[in-house]
Amino acid sequence: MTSPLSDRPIHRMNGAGNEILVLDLRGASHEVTAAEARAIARASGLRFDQLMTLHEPRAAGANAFMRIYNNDGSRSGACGNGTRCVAFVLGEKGEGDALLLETDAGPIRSWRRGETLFSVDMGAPRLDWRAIPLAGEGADTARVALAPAVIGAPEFFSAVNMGNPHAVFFVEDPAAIALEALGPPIETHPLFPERVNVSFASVLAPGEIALRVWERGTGVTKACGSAACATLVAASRAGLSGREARVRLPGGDLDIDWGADDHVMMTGPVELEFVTRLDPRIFSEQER
Ligand SMILES: N[C@H](CCC[C@H](N)C(=O)O)C(=O)O
Repeated sequence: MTSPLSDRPIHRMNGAGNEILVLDLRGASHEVTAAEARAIARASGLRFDQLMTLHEPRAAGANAFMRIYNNDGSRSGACGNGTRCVAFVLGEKGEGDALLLETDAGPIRSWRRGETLFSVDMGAPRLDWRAIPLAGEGADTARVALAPAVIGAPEFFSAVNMGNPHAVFFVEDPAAIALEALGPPIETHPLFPERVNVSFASVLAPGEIALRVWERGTGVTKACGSAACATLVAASRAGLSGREARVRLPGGDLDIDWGADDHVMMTGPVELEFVTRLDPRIFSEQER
């Protein structure tokens, strides 16, 4: 049986180093399964941090409905770097410079700022413990104790939901953190019923933050847009920075602005690496 995904064009991109695939399925009425997402992730040259699939919009005026898959086939409500890549692809298709995109976590807007520079309104952070979500009833999300402790991890973190859950640890030097060792036990810690994206950050100056991220469902990535937003919010709540900062990630810089309207605006680059077509044979192999 041919899959509706066979021979579909797919854009391989990166957003500040975050490895993104964009697959436009508008008109195909097909929802990519977790197994299909993993098959694409394993296909030669198509490894991704996030796969963004585009579907028919639900509301009038919206350009597309977006689904977001992690490398392990799980889904996320938000992906800042991927959303900028989607804005680029839709712009190339003539949809304009200002777009309205729908996600499981609500609608978001994007704007082209330059040839390959885009802003995304990531919405208002949600800070109530139930919205993160956290299992620790009534916790003050600005300072949550990581209990039971994870050996080598700081004792406290700040929790922020940006459409997806984030735990932000402030450390002296993010470059010195063993992400591969600390990421998995924190991602799956019993405090996080939906798992969590794990950030290690250091405020270098009030407007400059260094950040490294272990992403839920993906692992170490060179950048994570929603984590950059969550980190700025956490730094600002802790009085470590103002409401604007340049967040420096291993793959590039993101400018984050937590506006007076409570929305977090993220601006950063995208890069188109290549466009290819999905080879139907990648779906016929058994899951290994
Ligand atoms: N890289 C993305 C976030 C992916 C989040 C995902 N790992 C999850 O929440 O499960 C970003 O730029 O915002």
